[in-house]
Amino acid sequence: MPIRQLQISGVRNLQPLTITPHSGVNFIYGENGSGKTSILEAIAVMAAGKSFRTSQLKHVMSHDADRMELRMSIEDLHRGECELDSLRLKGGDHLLKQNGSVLTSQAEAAHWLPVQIIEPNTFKLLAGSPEERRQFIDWGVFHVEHGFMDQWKTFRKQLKQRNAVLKQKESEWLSVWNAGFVESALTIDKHRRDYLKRFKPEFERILTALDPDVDVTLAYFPGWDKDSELGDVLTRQQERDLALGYTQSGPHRAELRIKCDKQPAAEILSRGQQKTVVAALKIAQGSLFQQESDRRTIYLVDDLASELDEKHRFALCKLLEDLKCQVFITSIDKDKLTDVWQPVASKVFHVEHGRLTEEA
Ligand SMILES: Nc1ncnc2c1ncn2[C@@H]1O[C@H](COP(=O)(O)OP(=O)(O)OP(=O)(O)O)[C@@H](O)[C@H]1O
Repeated sequence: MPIRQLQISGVRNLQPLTITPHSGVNFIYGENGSGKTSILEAIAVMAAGKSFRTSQLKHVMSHDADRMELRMSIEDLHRGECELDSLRLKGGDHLLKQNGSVLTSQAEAAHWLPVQIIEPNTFKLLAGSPEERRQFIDWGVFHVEHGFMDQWKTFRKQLKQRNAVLKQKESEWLSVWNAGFVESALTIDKHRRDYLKRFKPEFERILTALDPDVDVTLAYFPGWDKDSELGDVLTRQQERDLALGYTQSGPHRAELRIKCDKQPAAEILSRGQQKTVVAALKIAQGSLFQQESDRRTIYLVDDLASELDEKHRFALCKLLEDLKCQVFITSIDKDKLTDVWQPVASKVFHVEHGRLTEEA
């Protein structure tokens, strides 16, 4: 599933560039501020329609550009070949195309680009909000269950309508809305449960390979009292929901609880250990995706040397190698990039003041 060709223009400090990345590992090195992360960011924007560094895409567009253009040629053994084009104008207009035809949904581009990101913000997954961990589970479900996005949209619509009824205090209509809400909530819940059942053993395997001394458990909380039926919970909480004007329970409140000795892992583990757990989550997710879809994940790995020590970097790179997937990995120091890899099929790129060159 590699990116065969990548064209970027109008992104941060980067000079317009066209590269033909390796289908294996792509090492990108350069000084602080040279533009390494911006290359990963451009790929992430194409895959997810958002950046991992800022919530506002206008910050990704070069100060002196009036447009940001991203183009990728993708080759997928199962899906065939595809050209994705994304054009964003300074005013905010966005045009996304696949093989020249306009796409109305970012999800379609995302299906072509199963991208996993490991960068400093990713390492906050453990300590961050439950929403981040919900999104983590949903990435796994989305990339395997193609109907999931529509089911998720249906659920969001049901939730919005139920909340509108709650805000209007129209309690006589609630039982009508509850039926649809429960039905779509249980569909989402089932997908997540099934996914985590398959995910857990893979996560344990990867975590052991990264660091056998770190022991954590994953527990799924569906977003309501797990010993009760959701319909009963809604009835029980109706008065409070009406007072608050929103629905307190449901899949929008689900949580992946990551624990160590029955305590939240973020409270117990060292920062380095937390990073190891997050890396294991990310690698296990990509690995499971590959097993279940027979497609390849694309890994964007930023500045690993400043996040993990050599032993853990070595273990992580070995796992990525075993996945035989396409990797874009950055570092300030060329030696720190390559020293933890076995001889591997790769290309090396150097970035200097936003200009990218491929090394022979
Ligand atoms: N919108 C923008 N337009 C132009 N330049 C920008 C914009 N936003 C950021 N920059 C500059 O672009 C560069 C972006 O650097 P980037 O974060 O990609 O570098 P890096 O090589 O990953 O650095 P580090 O090693 O410090 O993480 C910085 O020099 C920054 O000042």
